[in-house]
Amino acid sequence: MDSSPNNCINCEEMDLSSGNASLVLADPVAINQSRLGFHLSVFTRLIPKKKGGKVDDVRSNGWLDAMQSSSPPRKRVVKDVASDDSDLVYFSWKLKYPSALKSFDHIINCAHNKKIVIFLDYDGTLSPIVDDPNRAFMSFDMRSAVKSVAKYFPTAIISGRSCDKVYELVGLTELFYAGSHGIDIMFPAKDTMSINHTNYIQSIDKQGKDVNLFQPAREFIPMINEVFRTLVEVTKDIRGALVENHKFCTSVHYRNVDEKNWPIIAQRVYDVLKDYPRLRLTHGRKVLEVRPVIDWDKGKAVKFLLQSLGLSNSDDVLPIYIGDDRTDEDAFTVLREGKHGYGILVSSVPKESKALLSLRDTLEVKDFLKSLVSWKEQMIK
Ligand SMILES: O=P(O)(O)OC[C@H]1O[C@H](O[C@H]2O[C@H](CO)[C@@H](O)[C@H](O)[C@H]2O)[C@H](O)[C@@H](O)[C@@H]1O
Repeated sequence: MDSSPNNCINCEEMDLSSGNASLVLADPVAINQSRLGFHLSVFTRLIPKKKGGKVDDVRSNGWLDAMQSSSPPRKRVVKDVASDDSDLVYFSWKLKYPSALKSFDHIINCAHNKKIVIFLDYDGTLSPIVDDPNRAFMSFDMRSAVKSVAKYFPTAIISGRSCDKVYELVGLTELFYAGSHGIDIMFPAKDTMSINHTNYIQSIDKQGKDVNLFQPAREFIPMINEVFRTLVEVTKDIRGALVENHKFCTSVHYRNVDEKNWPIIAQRVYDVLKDYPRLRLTHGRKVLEVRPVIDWDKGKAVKFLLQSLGLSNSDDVLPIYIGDDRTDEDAFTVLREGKHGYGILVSSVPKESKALLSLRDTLEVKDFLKSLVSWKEQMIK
């Protein structure tokens, strides 16, 4: 087996997303320790020790490699013509992940007599990636495209952000929302809950409407609040660091941190997590995501939403999931393994993915959503 640090992170991702039927993983401590890289003694022999040993852990466990490879700079390719080697690489990558726009006829052929269900990630999919997470707004056109799509197809947003925050950013009441990477699910109460789950509760949203909540990690709220406060404290002297509290997970952003300080921010997060064996770390786009060690992810959220809406029969339903991030891979995997619908990766650079198709950027996402609406409107004329 290739034992590069990056590979090890991927192996751990797979371990967590597979198998176990119960929500809480069998041995969270062991899993978290292996996530944190305690078993990778082979690398510590290869990597020279730094004086004081302060950043050795994150060098040896692959966090730094993962941070360096996260969110490569966007490349704007004008027209479908290769102008340099990287364009050629991109065009050959597109052979493996064809454009969802160019495959549109194929998608609607598959949708014949099926109900399309749309799942959308938020950051990098509906809003372009920007330096300040508090300013990641959707364009007016994108909001209108999402609103139109939701008029014809059940539509859910599945985000790493808190449910409340993503609802505030999107502002459409007709959607389903799943925050904190799918562990905070909110349905309008009028939509049938066809499955009975012990963690499902009735509540009222900020507008006073009845909603149904599915929050399998409620017991983690105090722990997340505590770790959030600690992370704010330990990163406060690192210029550009930003910590967000998403209720069921917390994010440490390093997009605006000088790269020479990445080992320091990573090591501090690592040191904090040593005291929290029931929390785990995943990597997003220039962000370290701290999440509960429960067997739940965006893929599980997709399955749960389909079941809840009575739409899990793959013969009658065509789910389409559009996302750009590593956490979206769990959802792409569910669709690919179930041979059920389409995962569509949003990327302007070549990336390995479990998605079947691709879109270059948020503008293409909007065009794709609009194409679905036009097609549906033609059908019902
Ligand atoms: O699942 P998502 O909806 O894609 O959310 C994932 C994370 O998105 C946000 O961070 C990312 O977008 C920011 C705004 O463009 C960008 O500044 C940051 O570097 C990206 O990582 C959000 O702030 C995170 O909390 C989410 O976990």
